[in-house]
Amino acid sequence: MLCARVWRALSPLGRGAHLSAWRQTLNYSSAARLDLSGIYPPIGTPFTDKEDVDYQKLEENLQKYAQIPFKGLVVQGSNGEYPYLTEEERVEVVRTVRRSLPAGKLLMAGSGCESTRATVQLTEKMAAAGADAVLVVTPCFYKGKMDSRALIQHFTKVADCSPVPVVLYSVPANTGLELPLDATVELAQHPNIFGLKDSGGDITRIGLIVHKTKTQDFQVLAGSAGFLMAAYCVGAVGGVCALANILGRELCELERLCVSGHWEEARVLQQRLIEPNATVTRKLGVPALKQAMEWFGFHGGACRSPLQPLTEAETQQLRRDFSSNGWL
Ligand SMILES: O=C(O)C(=O)C[C@H](O)C(=O)O
Repeated sequence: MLCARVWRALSPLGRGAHLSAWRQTLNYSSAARLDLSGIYPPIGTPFTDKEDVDYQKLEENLQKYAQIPFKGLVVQGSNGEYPYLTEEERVEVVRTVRRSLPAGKLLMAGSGCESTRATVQLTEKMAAAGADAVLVVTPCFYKGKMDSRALIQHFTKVADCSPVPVVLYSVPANTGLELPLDATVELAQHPNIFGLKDSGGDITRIGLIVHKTKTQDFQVLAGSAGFLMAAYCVGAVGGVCALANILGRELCELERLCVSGHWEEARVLQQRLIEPNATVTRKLGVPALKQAMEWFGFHGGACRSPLQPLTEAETQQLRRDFSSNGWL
């Protein structure tokens, strides 16, 4: 693959020719474009009471998710607690999911690390473990230095080296850093970058990204359930939503309503999802998501330290936010 500087200097015609050659090299063609549209739960990682990954419980959750019309699963998204897993665990979880995932469902694996080199290496391992695509989060430890120049170079190198399509991941609530608009638009031109999962919730930004990348084969996914309908309205093609771990069927129904233009029914359903979604994401986070999974028949369980279980007051708030919207 070309370096970013040469890629930028190519004419649109030159980019087109290079793109086809590159996709053939990687064994996918524009005819067999990776269609990201649909709903994905960023699956949680169950742990034993000794905080080891509980593969048995993971497989039981996967059997239940197989009954829901998801487009696929995101493994090692924010709710997979990936910053607390070792590299071996991250890869082994992906391998386990691959073994149980029904044919035709897409496996998107989080392979983002702090350095470009580590991300390239983990991306290769994720692809070898069976990922169909990788989800690459913005590095953020030196966030003051993560400007467009650094991020374009990072993602370009990862995409150049990745044997599978790359999806960018912007999640400012966790990273303190939003992938800048200009960097996103530039990266959208890369032949191996297929989309963006945007968890920021700024709907004008999502609309603008869709607009500015409309001539590219670039797909935007809403990164949270609270703005899923709004994101569909401005051109997103689906969502990676923590809440899909709990209310997966309902989110797939919201997708169906949006895609088929049943906006009034979609609005009613969307409104009932906003409060529980906020509680299991920005208000109470992963411990709340896992607690609610237990109430809805999935294995959630405890988080890996230092994440703490909910307090009694938080558990009550969680229950209220689900029950007052008719879910419990
Ligand atoms: O990867 C994840 O996990 C998510 O992006 C979930 C997201 O933060 C949400 O709000 O649903």
